[in-house]
Amino acid sequence: MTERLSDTARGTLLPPLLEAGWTVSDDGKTLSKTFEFEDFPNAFGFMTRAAIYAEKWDHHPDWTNTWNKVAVTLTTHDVGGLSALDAKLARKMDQLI
Ligand SMILES: C[C@H](O)[C@H](O)[C@H]1CNC2=NC(N)=NC(=O)C2=N1
Repeated sequence: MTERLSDTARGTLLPPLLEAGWTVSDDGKTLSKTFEFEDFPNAFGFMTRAAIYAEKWDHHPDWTNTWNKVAVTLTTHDVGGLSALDAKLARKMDQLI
């Protein structure tokens, strides 16, 4: 069962993501980052690669694509906040650029 991140887990999992350019919403419930690519094909290719993991892990981003930019927001809808899956998918997205 997916659970919301504990304060301890937040203290461990979030700092590296903040370093990598992710931001946490004021209510602490979402992680966001905008990825910028050379052009649309590269942006959409990133989304395609990330979508494979999202589907594999049954954990899907809220995202928009505008030409070469992909604005990503991650949250775990089932728990109404951040879970380890959000940190996992965020780390994976950073590896897929
Ligand atoms: C039934 C539920 O929709 C599924 O377990 C998955 C699908 N993808 C999901 N993605 C995200 N971001 N949060 C969820 O809670 C979630 N739930």
